[in-house]
Amino acid sequence: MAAIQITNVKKRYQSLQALGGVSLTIEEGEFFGLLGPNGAGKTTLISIIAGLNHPDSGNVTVHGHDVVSDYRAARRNLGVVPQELVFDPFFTVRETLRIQSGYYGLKNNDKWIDEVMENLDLTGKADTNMRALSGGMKRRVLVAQALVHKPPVIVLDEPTAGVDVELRQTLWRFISRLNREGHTVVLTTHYLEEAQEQCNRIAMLKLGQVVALDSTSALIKRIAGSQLLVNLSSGSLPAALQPLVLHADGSKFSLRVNEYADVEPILGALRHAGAVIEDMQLQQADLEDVFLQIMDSKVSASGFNVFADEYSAGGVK
Ligand SMILES: Nc1ncnc2c1ncn2[C@@H]1O[C@H](COP(=O)(O)OP(=O)(O)OP(=O)(O)O)[C@@H](O)[C@H]1O
Repeated sequence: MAAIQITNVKKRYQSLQALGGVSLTIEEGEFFGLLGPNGAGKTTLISIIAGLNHPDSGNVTVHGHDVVSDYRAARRNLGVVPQELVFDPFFTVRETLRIQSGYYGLKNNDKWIDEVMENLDLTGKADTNMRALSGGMKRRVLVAQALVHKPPVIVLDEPTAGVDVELRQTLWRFISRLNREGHTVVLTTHYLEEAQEQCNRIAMLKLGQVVALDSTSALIKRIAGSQLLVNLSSGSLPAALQPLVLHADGSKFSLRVNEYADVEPILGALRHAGAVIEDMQLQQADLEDVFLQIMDSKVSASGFNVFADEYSAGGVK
């Protein structure tokens, strides 16, 4: 059974189509990234998954439970870490987590609450009032709150926005452990390095549509390739290499290479043409390159039509 099944979800705010028919299947045990620029529809989709916002059409299930008609069961399977920090300032951290446990009918949950606090470095603040916590500490409590009922599916909406390195490391250590133990994790973030490191599969949203969906490694390989940067001290680039040029600036050229084996023939062609290399560097593509290429409509119009078509019929490969 899928952890989250999203089927043709549409959502409009007045004249704005925030989601234009999104379909995605997130399997149990995945660490899934949902990426997109500001306004792409990520938070709208997450709030629909969480049952906090209703789609105009289409539906979402969490572990087979419809998030609208079977809300309570869907919610029991789900822990959502929202973007916004909202708290009752009068309770301590431990009280906040006990109250949250109560929403799920969990009475004797202290053992797990202690373990969650320990793993998020919150133990020292257990008896501190929420209002006395720093922003970063409050965010830790938000994460802890989402985990009190040990949900099989954990959704994190920009959990590391504006937080320090220590919390990021603490958070990813704990979330990765939960993922290894079988929990499904869905993450939205603007930190592409973080997504590249954590997620095994990624969907990219643009203007409410899924424009790319693949494993992280396949996305990086399939779209951006790598670049060989060469700076020539004399001679010029032979015509045979022109089709590989991604960028040219005087004697500096950035050439597309798909694998290491492509480098040797390029060097051979340069040598053969009498060009002398002053400086050379092989630059691996990363998720940021892929993201920028996909979000750049010029590229998607000219180069990735097939890619876009593949997903328009339902979004899932
Ligand atoms: N309650 C609302 N009323 C009207 N428009 C809204 C509402 N919520 C979101 N929108 C609009 O819907 C679009 C999608 O917003 P959403 O917050 O889902 O995007 P996002 O991908 O999460 O962006 P960000 O990365 O900035 O968090 C945006 O254009 C936003 O302005």
